[in-house]
Amino acid sequence: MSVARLTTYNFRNLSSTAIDLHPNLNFFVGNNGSGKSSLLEAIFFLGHGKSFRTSKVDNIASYDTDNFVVSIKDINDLQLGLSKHLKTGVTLIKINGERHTRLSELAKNIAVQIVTPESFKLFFGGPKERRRFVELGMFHVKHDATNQGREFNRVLKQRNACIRHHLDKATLDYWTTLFCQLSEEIAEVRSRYIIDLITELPFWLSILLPDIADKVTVQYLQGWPQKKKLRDALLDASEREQAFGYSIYGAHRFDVKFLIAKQALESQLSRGQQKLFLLALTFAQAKLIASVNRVKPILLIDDIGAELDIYSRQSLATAISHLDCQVVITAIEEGVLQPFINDITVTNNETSDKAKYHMFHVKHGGILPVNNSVMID
Ligand SMILES: Nc1ncnc2c1ncn2[C@@H]1O[C@H](COP(=O)(O)OP(=O)(O)OP(=O)(O)O)[C@@H](O)[C@H]1O
Repeated sequence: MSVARLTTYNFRNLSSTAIDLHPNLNFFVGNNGSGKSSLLEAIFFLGHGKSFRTSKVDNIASYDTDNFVVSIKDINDLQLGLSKHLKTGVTLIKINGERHTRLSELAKNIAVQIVTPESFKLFFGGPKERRRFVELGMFHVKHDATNQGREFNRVLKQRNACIRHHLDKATLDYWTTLFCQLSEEIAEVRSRYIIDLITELPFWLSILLPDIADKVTVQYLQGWPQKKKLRDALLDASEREQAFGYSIYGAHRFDVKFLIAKQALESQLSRGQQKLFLLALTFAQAKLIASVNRVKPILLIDDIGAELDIYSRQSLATAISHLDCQVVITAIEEGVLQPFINDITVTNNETSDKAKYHMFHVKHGGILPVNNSVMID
């Protein structure tokens, strides 16, 4: 899927808009507070059923309104829509006009990844974001693992309840057997996915961070001590589990660690370099998602100029030109985008008669196309 038209209604400060996006590259330029991130948030909301910057959905509807709508149409006229009514709490999901109840149905049709100026701090700051990142990729690449993941979450909940309520040993044993079996199956699929990701990564690092590309190692931590069977690890930890009241080992506790010369990456790289590393990883994942051919990924990059000097932006422009994705970029100033625009002009000669990108100005929530794009009220 690549978004041909995006429509929003009552979304943050955005005026009700319908904008036509370019299948590859789109730039949104505007001052602080103009609505650029809100626009990315709208696209992200459709892909994930939630915001990347708040867990409070009420904050998203424009002030003094009680519902909002985001919908998109792709180049094949596939239509996806999501609306939320704040008073009733009802979320309406529509695919080609038909009502659906599961957000995952929507997510099957659209793969949205985002990098914001805060992303790298969250990503390298703790396992939660890293887990989210890998799970998003697996959802789109290893489709069979989705049901397994759902079943795992159900079993994990049951096992945690057994621990918390000190249920009898036979009941805990029953859930532990299922829990171990599913954990091991998921860890296996996940490790294969992470190997694919690591295999893809050097190409992007060679463009974005050539000086460190060959010094990076990646460790996959499965969620329990590597050399132990999960059941044995849980047995050894049973007292601690009773004290904590939840499963302290299992597939849900996995992590991925990035090292440079055997040291944690975040202790070795500058902020700009960490951002480039996360972009390389995001591009590697986008490439994997695109390769399974179900959906073409959509990549959102908020405030592309933040932390990046002109050389880094030039490398980023080169990397983007190798992607088979729809990319939506925001910036505070048009000058920041020059390397990206130059790069397209050089690499896309064969389509010289067509628009190579769409550029929009964002002002007080209004979105105006600058060139080769159409705005419809
Ligand atoms: N629910 C809402 N209804 C109306 N306006 C809102 C709502 N929530 C936030 N805003 C306002 O929307 C404006 C746009 O915010 P947004 O984060 O999209 O700006 P931005 O262009 O990304 O800015 P920056 O460059 O500073 O990141 C802000 O002025 C904000 O106060």
